Amino acid sequence: MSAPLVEVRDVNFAYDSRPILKGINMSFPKGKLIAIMGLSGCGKTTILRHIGGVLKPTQGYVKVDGQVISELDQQGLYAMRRKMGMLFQFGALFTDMTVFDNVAFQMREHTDLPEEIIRDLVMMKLHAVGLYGTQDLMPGELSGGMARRVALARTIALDPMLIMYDEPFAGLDPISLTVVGELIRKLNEALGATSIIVTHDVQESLKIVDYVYFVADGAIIAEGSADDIRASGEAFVKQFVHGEMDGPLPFHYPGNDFNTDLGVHA
Ligand SMILES: Nc1ncnc2c1ncn2[C@@H]1O[C@H](COP(=O)(O)OP(=O)(O)OP(=O)(O)O)[C@@H](O)[C@H]1O
Repeated sequence: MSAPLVEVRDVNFAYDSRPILKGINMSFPKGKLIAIMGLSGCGKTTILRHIGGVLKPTQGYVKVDGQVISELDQQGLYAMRRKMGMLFQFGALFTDMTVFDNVAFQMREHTDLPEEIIRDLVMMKLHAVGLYGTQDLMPGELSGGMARRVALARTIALDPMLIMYDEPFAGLDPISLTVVGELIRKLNEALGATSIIVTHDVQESLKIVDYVYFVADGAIIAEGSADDIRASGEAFVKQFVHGEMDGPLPFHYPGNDFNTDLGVHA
């Protein structure tokens, strides 16, 4: 088997003295679509930031395409980031630019390609997300789902080998959600890329991913295929996947006892 495109080995990370990641091990094989799931604040985005080289582990390492990210110099990191596409929460478009210019932005910033080639490439990317014909519209004229697809087209503008999505489903209606999910899968295949999705949208991502890492409080508590996760007996995962109120995740914020505060004595 060939080496994975991304390897996260024994990564620990702390903000000041507060541990955020606690011995994370993950492997992202080439061509696969993998989700990192977990509740808000469990450390998902922090893992992506390590892969993108924005944060350095306190212990352990992250390798992308055979190179230890934290050992790259500025130029090496820049070259590496050009091979990564990142769609961050809500993937805001530049509101004062047309759809065309939004998608062309990266190509103009990072390449010396002539304008007629950029034009063809932008049209190909828009076609890939099903939005050929929208190039002259302004972002304000798009629905939320369409805007997210333009953001996808922009993310793949430079044909990245690795695509990272942070909450790509946030704020979408159920139909757009499915469209965006299918598109993430299709683009990964069409580009021969490797994709990582950070999400707490379990149902949508289980439909499209090859593998899932389940993170709670900075550590992996479950991993496996979508079917493994659906069938997991782990109480935390069950509660998360089936959206149950009762389970190891408390519904109540850990504060004073409600009855005591009300002066009610059982
Ligand atoms: N710059 C920072 N300084 C200190 N603590 C931070 C900083 N950024 C994030 N944290 C803390 O690190 C923890 C993990 O954050 P992270 O953003 O990785 O979580 P997440 O799982 O991606 O959550 P969400 O789904 O809400 O984005 C959180 O408790 C957060 O408060």
